[in-house]
Amino acid sequence: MRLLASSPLCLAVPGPRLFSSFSNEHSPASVLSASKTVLQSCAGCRFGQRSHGGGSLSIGVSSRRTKHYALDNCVFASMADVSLNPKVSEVPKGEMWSVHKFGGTCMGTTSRIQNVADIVIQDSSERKLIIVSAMSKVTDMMYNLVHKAQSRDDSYTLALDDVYEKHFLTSKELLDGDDLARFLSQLHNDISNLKAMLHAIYIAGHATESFSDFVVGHGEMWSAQMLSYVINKKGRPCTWMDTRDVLIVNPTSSNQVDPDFAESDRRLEKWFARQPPETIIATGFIASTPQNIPTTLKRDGSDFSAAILGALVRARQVTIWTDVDGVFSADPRKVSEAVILRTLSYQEAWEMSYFGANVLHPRTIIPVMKFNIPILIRNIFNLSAPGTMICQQPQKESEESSLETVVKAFATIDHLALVNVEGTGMAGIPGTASAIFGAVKDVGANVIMISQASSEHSICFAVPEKEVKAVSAALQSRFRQALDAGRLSQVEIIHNCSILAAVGQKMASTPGVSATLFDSLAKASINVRAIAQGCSEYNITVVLKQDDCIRALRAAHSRFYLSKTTLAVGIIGPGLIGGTLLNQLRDQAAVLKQNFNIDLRVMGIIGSKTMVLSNLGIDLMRWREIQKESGEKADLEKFVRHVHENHTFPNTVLVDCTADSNVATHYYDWLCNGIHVITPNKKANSGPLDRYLKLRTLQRKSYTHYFYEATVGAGLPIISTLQGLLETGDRILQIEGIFSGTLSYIFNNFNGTRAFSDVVAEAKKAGYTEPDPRDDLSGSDVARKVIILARESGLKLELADIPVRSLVPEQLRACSSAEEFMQQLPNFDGDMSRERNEAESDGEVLRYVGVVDVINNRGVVELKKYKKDHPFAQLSESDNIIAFTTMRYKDQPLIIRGPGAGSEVTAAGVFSDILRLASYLGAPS
Ligand SMILES: NC(=O)C1=CN([C@@H]2O[C@H](COP(=O)(O)OP(=O)(O)OC[C@H]3O[C@@H](n4cnc5c(N)ncnc54)[C@H](O)[C@@H]3O)[C@@H](O)[C@H]2O)C=CC1
Ligand SMILES: N[C@@H](CC=O)C(=O)O
Ligand code: NA
Repeated sequence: MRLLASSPLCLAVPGPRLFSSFSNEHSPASVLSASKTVLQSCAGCRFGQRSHGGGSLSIGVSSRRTKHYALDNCVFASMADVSLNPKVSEVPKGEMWSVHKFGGTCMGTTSRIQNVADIVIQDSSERKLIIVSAMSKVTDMMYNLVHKAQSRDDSYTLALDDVYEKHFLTSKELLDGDDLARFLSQLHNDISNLKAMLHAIYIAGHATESFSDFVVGHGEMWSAQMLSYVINKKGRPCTWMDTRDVLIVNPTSSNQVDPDFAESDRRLEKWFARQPPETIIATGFIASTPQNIPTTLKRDGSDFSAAILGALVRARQVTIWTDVDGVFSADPRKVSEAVILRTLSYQEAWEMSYFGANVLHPRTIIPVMKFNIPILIRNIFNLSAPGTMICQQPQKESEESSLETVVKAFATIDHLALVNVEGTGMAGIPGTASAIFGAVKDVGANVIMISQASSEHSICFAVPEKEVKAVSAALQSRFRQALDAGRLSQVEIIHNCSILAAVGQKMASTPGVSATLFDSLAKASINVRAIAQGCSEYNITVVLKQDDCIRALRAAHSRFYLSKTTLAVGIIGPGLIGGTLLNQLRDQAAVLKQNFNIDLRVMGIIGSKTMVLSNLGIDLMRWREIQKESGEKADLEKFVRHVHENHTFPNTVLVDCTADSNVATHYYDWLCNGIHVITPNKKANSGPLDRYLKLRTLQRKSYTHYFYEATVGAGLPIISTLQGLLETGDRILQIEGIFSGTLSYIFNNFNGTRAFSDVVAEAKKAGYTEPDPRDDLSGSDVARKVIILARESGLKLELADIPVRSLVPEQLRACSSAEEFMQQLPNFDGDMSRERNEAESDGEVLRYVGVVDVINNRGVVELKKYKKDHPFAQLSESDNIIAFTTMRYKDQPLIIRGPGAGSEVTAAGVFSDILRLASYLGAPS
């Protein structure tokens, strides 16, 4: 043992551990000299700080009253006893205390420190205990010093200069006069002590944890002192507390510490014997062991300091100041619509932090929870935000029971693997679970969730992906015999999994929560691999594919919060119908959002040449201008990828408003990928039968929807009526009607007063015709509708099976464009006039009709003559009329009549399919 003459207060024993990693090249003499330097430097640093910051310092104590601060085997005499009045006074406790904790960001600059001082002063509580972290980045800088020194990187001296510079400059800006002089003298002293200590570490090539903790803790000491001076300068008496004198903790095995409340309480009482003023600035993060060895509270240490001190003084409230508005309902980087939670119960906060949400560390909650002290999380940069209160389940909320208050938040953990141990030999055999988890424990893996069905044939659990290899090997080896004998069938590893957890204390007592959660996942086409829910029911944990995780998070979040149903919409073909639909969406969006909780966002519009994409939703007031100004080259694959993946919505719908068969060929893949499809385009349902059947089979077995109401009768409810009849058990006998708005208009208006071609031109102008009117006149549009209804009714017909009477003159069938056809059509007006006149002379009218004859398994499209009093003769404009003859509607057919073409009614038919989808996805009906 060496007694250091330079300081009567410091006793030091250089121990073997400190220098144990010295290499042979160091002579014993250099070791000794290094240890001496460390010890001398320590003599000043610890006690010097105290004398400057804490006030009285008695020197020359008797050995009986000298305590020891030991840094491993290096023992330092403590100032604790000598500086305190031996008379122990009662610590005032209770409601009068308000505790605030300011993190490093809050203490980041001079203006922020001033701001912190103002917040402290504005708090009108009788007593204030303020816990501060080191200035931002300082803790890292301090760790870096130790790291450099022990790696024998001599740039630690430059790094130490940076530390000095940062505090020197900050204090110069904040303080003046005696305060500045005192602080700088202290700083100078500390830095030279640190320099000596780091030098010793450099020589030793090793720093023990205590040394490291001791070095690092200086950041908090300086920030606490500076803030204390600033508050004093503003006229509020204030002192600072070195929490190593008060907070006593026992390190545990898992890089954590357990507070010793009884001893801390005793030390706090001693500390209060100083009769400090009402405002105390305490160092966060640092503490001592019962042997007075400096230590830290490890991760999130300052929050923990605040919680322990808050509990020790039984504070009214602990406010944690940070740089976010509070605790979000989900990670806002993943869910842009995440909301700030006003309240969380202790247990909910606990669960959230376990799942990696940026809340408090669970251990931070324990001390305050014991005394029912609320923790308020507030944003120092946004004082208008009320923050999140973590407290016992608030009274007000327990009265409400909406799903939003029941499920508070969602969290995720990525990079997991699921281990499934399966076999008939597990059931009813006690000890299987113990053997499995014993093997897992032996390799030190962390089990994140466990699930076992009551049949006991399998146990599955999630572990971090990086640990699964070892787990798998351990299980294979542990159960080799059982696997060989077939008692266990497999140890299966499912890689790339994530956990999604729904957190909420009241889930336990509210029916329907898990149903809603799983429904939202099913509707977003998310496959759930495993489920766990403890009987405390603070969280429901779902394991799913990592690729699905963000979508799952969004689907669940949007189901429980605010916009109940959010839908990303991609519009393909912004022509007449697509364009009208976009305008209708524009006009109705706000109402849907406000009154129906449906948030429709058009994330992309693609035409045949250009497309526009948006991450937040295209401004529908200006979609045409945007398309013109910033449209990029159309690329359907890129478009689909963007609309489906590049945004924050869980559900995607593509609305095909083209008449293109090629676009229709993609529906199957889109549906397979969980993209809903809505269309007025008849090409898919009237295309090749095998493709149609494949599509419908897929539609029926998935939760992804395919709606096509506007393919027949435009906005008239034809498809849904037919489906309703079939689903309720009716049998269709025949569907007969006028299915073409164009041909209806033409024959309603072709009354001898104008030429046939003029009436066709009028129908085109009115927006009734297909992009190419020959599709109407040829009867192929009607034939497609007949096929669609026939297939819906169960007939397996191809388009070619339908005999069609075409009204396109033979000579014009080969015209290269619709325009050329329209130009030439007047040349053939005579033919149609003759036919019309013949009917007229018989007292009849011409009507273009389609028939689905279910009984005879056929369809027909023909131009027929009807008596003038026949219902088909009574139509006007673009009216469709469709008569369903069924077993239930046998004598009197069910008739639907109304406009069967035109932009507004057709777009509205498509729009109502979108709303039907929203309601299937959970929007209120
Ligand atoms: N007009 C009506 O009353 C009714 C129309 N429909 C159907 O609505 C659909 C649209 O009809 P309209 O709007 O009248 O036609 P339109 O010709 O005005 O619009 C179609 C749009 O799709 C675009 N387009 C074509 N191929 C494309 C591709 N591969 N990718 C992206 N864009 C493409 C075109 O450039 C055009 O802008 C058709 O399938 C039609 O049968 C259904 C019921 C009634
Ligand atoms: N061109 C069609 C439009 C609706 O499908 C028609 O005229 O009916
Ligand atoms: Na319809």
